[in-house]
Formats: sequence, C-alpha cells, structure tokens
Amino acid sequence: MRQSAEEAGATEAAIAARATFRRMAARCLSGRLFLAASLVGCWFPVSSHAGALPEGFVHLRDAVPEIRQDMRYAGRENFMRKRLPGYRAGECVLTGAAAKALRKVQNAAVKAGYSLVVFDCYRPQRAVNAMVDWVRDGTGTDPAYFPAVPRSQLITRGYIGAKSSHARGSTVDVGLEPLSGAQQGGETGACARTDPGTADFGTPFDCFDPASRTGSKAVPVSVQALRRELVGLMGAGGFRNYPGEWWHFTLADESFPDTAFDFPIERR
Ligand SMILES: C[C@@H](N)C(=O)N[C@H](C)C(=O)O
Ligand SMILES: [Zn+2]
Repeated sequence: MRQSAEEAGATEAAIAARATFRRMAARCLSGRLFLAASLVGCWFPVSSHAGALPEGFVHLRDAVPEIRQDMRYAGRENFMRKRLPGYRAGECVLTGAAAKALRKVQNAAVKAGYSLVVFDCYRPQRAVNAMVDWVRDGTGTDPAYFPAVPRSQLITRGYIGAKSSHARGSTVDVGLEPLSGAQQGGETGACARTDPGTADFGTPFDCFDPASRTGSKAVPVSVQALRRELVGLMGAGGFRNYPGEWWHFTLADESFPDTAFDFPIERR
C-alpha cells in the first residue's frame, strides 16, 4: 500500500529529523571548529542548509552534470501554466540509485550520439495533489497539451497519476537531444508545441494524447524507432517505461517502493 500525503509528510519529517541529528553529530565531532562555536552549533542548530536532501536522495547535477535539466513544473511552461507547489528551484532531485542508473544511461546515450534531457524527476506529493485538484476543477481541452482528451479525464485516462511514482524519487521524465544538433524539434503530431533542442519524438513532453503512447503507430516510423531506442537505453540502465507516455520511466529496483515523499525542492 502507498502512503497518504499525511503519512508521507510524517515519513519526511522523520527523515529530516534524522538528517538534522546526523549533521549536528558531525558538527560536534568536527575538529575544525572552535570549541565554543561547536558547542553553540551542537546545542542550538539555527537552520539547515537550504539544499540539504533526505538520506538516499541526490541532486542529479552532482551525479551527472552534463544531463540538461528542463524542469517544467518549476516554471510556467507546463500544462497547468504555473509553477507547482514544492518546486522552489528547477533542480532534478532523485534517489541515489536512480541517479547512478542515469549515469550509466547517459554514457550509453553519448555512444549512440545523444545526450539525455530531463523534464521532471522527484515530484513532491503536494505537487501531485495540486495536479489532482487541477484536473478535478476544470473541463475542456488545450491544443498545446491535451487537444483531444478533456482535462477532467486526464487522471482516469492515465496521463496524470493521482498516486504518482514520481513522489517515490526513482521516476524520471526524459527525452534525448542529438549531439549532432540535427533532428531537433519539429513535432507535427497531436499537440501544437515543440520541445526546443530535443529530438523529435512525434509528440512533445506532456502531450496528453494517444499519440504519446510509447508504441503508438500514429507517429512516423523513424519516431517509432527513436522511442524504441530510448526504451532500450533506459532499459539497459534498469528503468521501465510506462507504455502510456514515451518519456516516463521508473527504476525497476526502486529504493523507496512504498513511500511518497513531500519535501520541497530547494536551490542546490
Ligand atoms: C504528468 C506526467 N508528466 C506524468 O508524469 N504522468 C504520470 C502518469 C504521473 O503523473 O505519474
Ligand atoms: Zn512522468
């Protein structure tokens, strides 16, 4: 059973408390600080470092800095057209295991003439909840993001998770950019939008449409081959694709298969 948002908050609070205790202990044991300063620091911790992460999580920028990060939910260029709660910075945060696996995928992608681009990584539960509320609060379609599927059906049709694996920290939304600079953008399919700089996957990231199904035959054969290539690269790194969206992958051997986290993403 997955956790509720409240349980996730409690888990996160426990993790944060453990991390704070470890930091305090480390500070107490540090021989590099003056004794008085150490004592003050040990007994009166004022604040934690803004970019500190719960144990088991890393910034992708530290693990694989050459992967381009286009974190859509930290800005307004997304289907809700506003920054989502919990995204206080445009940083990809993942479990250490997922980041390590992406290191392997990136190495293989470069050999194949590509580099990875990530659009979303760990997603705080409060952002998942905001997506759910947004779906329930509206109707209609949007030519740029959901031209044929009504907003009210985006969860039931599987395009947005009411309990998203992203909150578990080992899921990533990812595309490829050609190292040659060729074959970029140009999606002419369902959604009236392109992802500048990325390879043409037939539909752009977060195009909630049947044409975004990984195995869709509605896209050109060259695009079908590219989607298979992405699935192959990610699969060799240990990630499984969600067949409803060509860009969505979860590490098969997840670190936290039963825990939805809710810590906010801060500046690194
Ligand atoms: C919203 C989209 N980027 C996505 O990740 N969809 C899956 C189904 C999810 O929300 O988990
Ligand atoms: Zn996703």
